[in-house]
Amino acid sequence: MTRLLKFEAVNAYYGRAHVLHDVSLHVEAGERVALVGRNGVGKTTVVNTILNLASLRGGTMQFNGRAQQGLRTYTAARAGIAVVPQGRRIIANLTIEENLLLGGAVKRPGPWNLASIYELFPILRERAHTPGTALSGGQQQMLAIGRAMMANPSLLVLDEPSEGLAPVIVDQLAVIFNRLADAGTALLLIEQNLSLITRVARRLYVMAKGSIIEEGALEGLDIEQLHKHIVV
Ligand SMILES: Nc1ncnc2c1ncn2[C@@H]1O[C@H](COP(=O)(O)OP(=O)(O)OP(=O)(O)O)[C@@H](O)[C@H]1O
Repeated sequence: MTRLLKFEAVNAYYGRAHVLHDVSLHVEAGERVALVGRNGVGKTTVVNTILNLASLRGGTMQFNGRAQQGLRTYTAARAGIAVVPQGRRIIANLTIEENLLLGGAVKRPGPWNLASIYELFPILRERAHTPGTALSGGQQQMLAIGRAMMANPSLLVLDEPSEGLAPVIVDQLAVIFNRLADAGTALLLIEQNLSLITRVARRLYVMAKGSIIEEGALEGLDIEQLHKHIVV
């Protein structure tokens, strides 16, 4: 198996604030991995370390077997990591289609393009020429996912995609994530929604206070125990 992402004893900081402590984790090609933990434990900082928004000062980060000192969003996408950020960050003065085309700017080869994204999310085709921010929260999340997929990533990192969404929309996200993974994209799903985690992930990491405190297969996991690590 190809190891897409590997953190080994990563320590990451914002200025002098030491947030990640010896974090080791990995995602293989095609894997469905969840990263869970309460608010403020450092989950987003894992994403920020990948994108060089938090500084890596100890340990190593590798992508596709190559050491990385932190990638910018564009270079990360070129290397095959696309991020759906927390809060979606739809660009307000661009239309839905323009937001999607922005995601495709890296032009990696693969099955995802405007036509296949519109097939996955018909609502985006219907509203293609309206501003991205005219969409509902769930539709904006779909746009953020579509925009990330336009880069044909080998790894899709999703930062709390269910946040603020109705359960019926979360159900739809579970179906979509499984479809993307079935088509070969590895997922790193940062989440607190147990129902989404259990429907999508096969393996998970639990974080507390900037460290990984548990790792294992989802199958056979004590869900009650997991719940304790997630509830605020
Ligand atoms: N830009 C920043 N500068 C300084 N400290 C930060 C910054 N961003 C986050 N932190 C701190 O780093 C810690 C981890 O935050 P992080 O956002 O990674 O947590 P999280 O697990 O993703 O939580 P949430 O679910 O609330 O987003 C928190 O204590 C937070 O206050």
